[in-house]
Formats: sequence, structure tokens, C-alpha cells
Amino acid sequence: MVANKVLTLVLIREASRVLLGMKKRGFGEGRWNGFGGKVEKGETILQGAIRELREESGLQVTHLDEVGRLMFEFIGDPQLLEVHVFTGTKYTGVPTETNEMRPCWYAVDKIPLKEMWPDDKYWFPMFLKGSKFSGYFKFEGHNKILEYDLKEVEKLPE
Ligand SMILES: COc1nc(N)nc2c1ncn2[C@H]1C[C@H](O)[C@@H](COP(=O)(O)OP(=O)(O)OP(=O)(O)O)O1
Ligand SMILES: [Mg+2]
Ligand SMILES: [Mg+2]
Repeated sequence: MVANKVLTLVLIREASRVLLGMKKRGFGEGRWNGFGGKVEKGETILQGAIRELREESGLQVTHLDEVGRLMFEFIGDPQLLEVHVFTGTKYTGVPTETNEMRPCWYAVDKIPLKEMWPDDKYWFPMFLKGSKFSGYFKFEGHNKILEYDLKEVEKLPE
């Protein structure tokens, strides 16, 4: 059995807009997404989320709430991606372009779903209305979802 690859995804939220970043390199290149990446040895998942947000957007936060847990399977790859989705509203700093991401605020009614990962159109509405969610998506390649299961939850699994 292969251990899951644990990743974070951070969405900074204000009342009427969300900060997204255009991924400039690597996994998901060319798509708008939240900020995040691999959790490193010796850090908690929350610490990883805070670090990735700082490295990729220049924003500093002391607190984030975990709002989503998403499992991704890619046909042919035995390793599942376990993505912990966080949100926060309080930050310091100014969104700044980095080697990995070009940040841009999007109005909540203008989220560029067609230029995001295909799973986002299912769970982003749950995120925007403030629900917690848990889901599984099976991908063929990076553009086609073969099956999925997604639900709103009161509490995320431990
Ligand atoms: C497959 O569906 C996905 N949808 C969404 N919305 N986000 C996803 C999906 N799969 C992965 N992600 C997120 C999780 C992470 O935030 C990134 C991937 O991590 P990344 O490649 O950016 O990892 P880093 O540690 O930042 O990379 P470096 O080693 O280059 O720093 O995508
Ligand atoms: Mg990243
Ligand atoms: Mg990173």
C-alpha cells in the first residue's frame, strides 16, 4: 500500500471576493487555484498550509480554518492525493507574484471555473456558501473526472 501524498490548499476570502493564483509551473500549471503544496517533514498540515501561503502569495496568516478534505485518484497512479482545504479572512501583507503563482482577486460571482481544476465546479459552491465538504474524485488524465462522491459535512474526518 502506498501512503497518501498530503497537500494543502488555501483560499483567502473576503466578503465578496476570493484570492486565487494562476499556477505558473508544475502540477496544475495554467490553472487558477488556491495556494498550497506538499506538507514537509516535521510540520503539521496547518503549518504547511501557512508556510505555502506565505511562500506562494506573500501573505502571512496566524490562523486558518480547515473546510474541506478532498481525495484524488489518477488512473495509473497508486498514490492518492489527500488535499486539505483551508480558508482564512485575516492576513497581513500584499498579494505578490512569486515563481509559482500570480495572484488575483476574483468576485465570488466571477470565479473562473473553466480555467480551474474540473473538480472545483463541484465543491467551490459549497466553499462559497460556508459549508464544510468531503469528497473523492477519480481522474483519467488531468481533464476528465470518471467518478466522484462529494458531500457537505458537519465535521471533517480526523
Ligand atoms: C486534482 O484536483 C485538484 N483540484 C484542486 N483544486 N487543487 C488541487 C488538485 N490536485 C492538487 N491540487 C492542489 C493541492 C496543492 O495546493 C497544489 C499541488 O501542490 P504543488 O505542486 O503546488 O506543491 P508545492 O509543494 O507547492 O510545489 P513545489 O515543490 O514546486 O514547491 O494543487
Ligand atoms: Mg504549490
Ligand atoms: Mg509550494
